[in-house]
Amino acid sequence: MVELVNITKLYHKKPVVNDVSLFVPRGQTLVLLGKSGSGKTTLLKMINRLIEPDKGSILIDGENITNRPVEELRRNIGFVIQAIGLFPHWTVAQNIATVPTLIDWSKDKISSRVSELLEHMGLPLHFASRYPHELSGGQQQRIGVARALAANPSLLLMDEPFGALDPIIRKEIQSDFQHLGIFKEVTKIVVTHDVKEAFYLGDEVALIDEGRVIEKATPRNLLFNSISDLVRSFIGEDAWSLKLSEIALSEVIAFLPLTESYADEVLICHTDEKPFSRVFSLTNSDHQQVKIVDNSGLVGHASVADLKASFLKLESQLAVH
Ligand SMILES: Nc1ncnc2c1ncn2[C@@H]1O[C@H](COP(=O)(O)OP(=O)(O)OP(=O)(O)O)[C@@H](O)[C@H]1O
Repeated sequence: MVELVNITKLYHKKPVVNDVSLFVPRGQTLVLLGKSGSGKTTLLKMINRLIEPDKGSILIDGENITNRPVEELRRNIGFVIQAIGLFPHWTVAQNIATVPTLIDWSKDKISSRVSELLEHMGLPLHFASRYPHELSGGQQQRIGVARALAANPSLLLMDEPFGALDPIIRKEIQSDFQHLGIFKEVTKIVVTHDVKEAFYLGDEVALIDEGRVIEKATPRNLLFNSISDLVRSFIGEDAWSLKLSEIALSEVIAFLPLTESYADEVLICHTDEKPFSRVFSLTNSDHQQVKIVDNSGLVGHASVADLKASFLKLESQLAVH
């Protein structure tokens, strides 16, 4: 776990990070979201002491990081940046092995860790002997992540990690990041200015503005129940699609009048279906009615108009709690 307590950083006597306190439980992902210049990178770099704060303290697993030798601290923190920063004259294997080599792992242990990470990242084992320029941008970024994870750090810091990738590869890597077991145990702090990426990756999202934390909450609470106008304006036009992707049909059912089957056009929807977007897109189609099923069979039928109305009821209910 990571804890920042009243962290302030001044440049030219002005705070660029201003009295920030944050807590990230072990294995969770906190996303720092904010526009350019809001202080996200400065905040991130204070956690691995690339920048030293002027006030406050940072604890990792309960220990103040200033009590640890800086090189030792950094070896235990994976760091991934947008520019990737692979060493061009080193092979993929040598790149991944950077920290394990520094801390004197045996050749066998390093080689099996390299193979294991390539496999985890969905890359063929023969990539080990390739050089970075022989890989695509997405493959290079996967190697960058593998390198950051090589020595089993308890913390992974990522600064706009997927920002340079084209949208399809970016989605693929974001999805891996969400689902690959290798990320589960690691505490992750991710910087981005991309609202959708923040809500997709974060267990919690902290909106940073002018060096301060405006609000930190789960994506669901920020979307449906934010206390801040700034959060709402930052989410802006993405709010609707993000809300739809947070909700499962099973949650809407409480507000949904079920009917007998009456229409020809029936589409089957499962109650676990999430995001709700596919169901909701029906409101713009020729479908009049959906057939709703769960794991034990038929739940009932509902009109598409009622589906829309019940989603809106759920939305207003979530907003008041
Ligand atoms: N070494 C420095 N000296 C003076 N000012 C700095 C220094 N580093 C950063 N700043 C200023 O601190 C503020 C925060 O910068 P920071 O890089 O943390 O923002 P950011 O939110 O990560 O932005 P971006 O998304 O563009 O990377 C900016 O106004 C920047 O100009």
